[in-house]
Amino acid sequence: MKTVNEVYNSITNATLTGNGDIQITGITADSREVKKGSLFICLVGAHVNGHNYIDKAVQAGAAAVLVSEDVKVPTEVAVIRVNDTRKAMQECVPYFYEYPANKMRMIGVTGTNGKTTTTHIIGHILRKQGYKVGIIGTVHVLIGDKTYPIHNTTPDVVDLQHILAQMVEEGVTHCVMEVSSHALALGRTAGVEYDTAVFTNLTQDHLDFHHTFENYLAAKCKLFEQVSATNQHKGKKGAVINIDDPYGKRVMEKNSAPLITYGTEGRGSLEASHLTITAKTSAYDIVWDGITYHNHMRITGLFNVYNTLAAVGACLNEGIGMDAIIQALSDFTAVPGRFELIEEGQPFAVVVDYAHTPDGLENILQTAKKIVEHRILVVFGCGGDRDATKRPIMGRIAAQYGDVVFVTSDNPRTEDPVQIVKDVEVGVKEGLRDGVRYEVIVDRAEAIHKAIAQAQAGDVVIIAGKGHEDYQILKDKTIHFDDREVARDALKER
Ligand SMILES: CC(=O)N[C@H]1[C@@H](OP(=O)(O)OP(=O)(O)OC[C@H]2O[C@@H](n3ccc(=O)[nH]c3=O)[C@H](O)[C@@H]2O)O[C@H](CO)[C@@H](O)[C@@H]1O[C@H](C)C(=O)N[C@@H](C)C(=O)N[C@H](CCC(=O)O)C(=O)O
Ligand SMILES: Nc1ncnc2c1ncn2[C@@H]1O[C@H](COP(=O)(O)OP(=O)(O)OP(=O)(O)O)[C@@H](O)[C@H]1O
Ligand SMILES: N[C@H](CCC[C@H](N)C(=O)O)C(=O)O
Ligand SMILES: [Mg+2]
Repeated sequence: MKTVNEVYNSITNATLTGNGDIQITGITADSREVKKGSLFICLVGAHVNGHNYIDKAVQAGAAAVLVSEDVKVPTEVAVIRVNDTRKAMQECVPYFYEYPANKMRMIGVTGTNGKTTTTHIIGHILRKQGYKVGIIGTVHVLIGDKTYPIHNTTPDVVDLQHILAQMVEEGVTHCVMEVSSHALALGRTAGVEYDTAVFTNLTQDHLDFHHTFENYLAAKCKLFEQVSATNQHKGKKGAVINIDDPYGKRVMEKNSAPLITYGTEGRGSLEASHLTITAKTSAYDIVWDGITYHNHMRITGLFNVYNTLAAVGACLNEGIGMDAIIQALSDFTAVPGRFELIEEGQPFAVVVDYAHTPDGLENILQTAKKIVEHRILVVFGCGGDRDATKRPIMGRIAAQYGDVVFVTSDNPRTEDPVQIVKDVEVGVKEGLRDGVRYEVIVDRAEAIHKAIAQAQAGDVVIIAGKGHEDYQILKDKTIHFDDREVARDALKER
């Protein structure tokens, strides 16, 4: 615990009114989470202004508030006033939690696709070395063996620092986290200095938020500017960059930390060669320090070859020997909702996958093409309140690779689902090959049922976009929805 005075002193250009000796028991930027003794930070958000919830926070027991506007509070509540509460939060929250990121090895993974998969592979390898590992990312927060739900891929400063502090308390030695471009642009990782920074790839997504591709790239580069900085609390630093990605070089320009590059096209200090990819496995050779190692894995897809290379690079930077890394990789199985096979004894493959970007969808369909004996049936949609320009592109890709395409809904959020599928359909029509059929079925469960009902022996049914998600976000409510459950039900009905 810290006093109001201590927290106030950690912020530059602030003024304090009220009693600075009060103890602060916790910090939150959400009035609904205020407890007795909390410091409530008022953030001006994209939807509402946190200052409007100050009365609720005071009623719930807030001891102090951090504000940038005039507010009325009882005299016993201390008020820290600043120009920018977000900036002040970035200073005082890591201070309040005593900079937990400085007490663990911090491994950050950024890139459009592959962050979740790569962090899970790195976590698996580290655990096999006996380390206590923490993971933060899209699927959940994992501390040792316990999992906790999460709302963002990279949580905002308060939640992130709180999670990191809990990790330190529970003896975590290595924290592996996804670092989204939103997080880098919004300063959510303030107070975190990474030891190992990984770049997976950069393709189109999130242009609704970044507006231009250059801005998107610049956000990703921040992780590498940051890993290149020095901090007396930190040990060996390093960057791991995909050199086959067209943007790998641009990211490298921003990096001055020791570098490992990886690739499959005859490039990279970690280079995979002699690739074999089957329906359920992948394998390749890799040369390190003049020795050739053979890597055989129980996950498929060229994109997973890249994810494992990224993980190998990160673990080498963490000081783990190549023999131990290869050994650990051999029994890594899967990440929930990433190329997850649904098996009910049917004579065709059903795959639930989280591909929700043009590149992700193309990769998964290319993988399906390699393993399919008959036709590819693809069920997918695009999220509402997200980059709308990716909709026709994904439609075109589905029609280029699929033999039967079902365009459906994927978290329409505040948008009209009918309009979203129409946007996707424009691209489907453009990409349609001879003999390819497509249907627009707004109801996702119906689309999945129909695809599975029509599947024949040797087909591959790809259900893309939601992966591990167990919900569908509609305009006025969020309902339980799990592609895997629906697919199982549909298989049982056949
Ligand atoms: C655009 C964006 O990033 N929004 C984030 C932002 O929400 P916001 O600005 O809308 O907040 P708001 O609802 O206006 O509220 C403003 C303030 O009032 C407070 N409030 C609000 C209501 C109330 O009753 N009491 C109260 O105190 C809120 O806690 C907040 O502090 O702050 C919230 C709390 O930290 C985030 O959860 C939320 O992420 C939303 C859910 C989101 O969808 N973000 C996506 C775009 C995102 O960040 N994605 C990335 C990348 C994913 C990937 O590709 O991997 C991610 O890292 O997740
Ligand atoms: N290295 C990769 N390159 C391209 N596509 C990939 C790669 N790895 C995974 N994918 C595809 O992208 C989907 C999402 O993968 P993953 O969840 O690992 O990415 P992510 O970067 O964490 O995504 P998010 O931005 O939602 O957090 C997978 O289901 C797969 O279809
Ligand atoms: N992290 C991604 C996840 C998208 C998943 C997809 N199911 C959707 O809702 O669009 C995002 O927030 O854009
Ligand atoms: Mg992720």
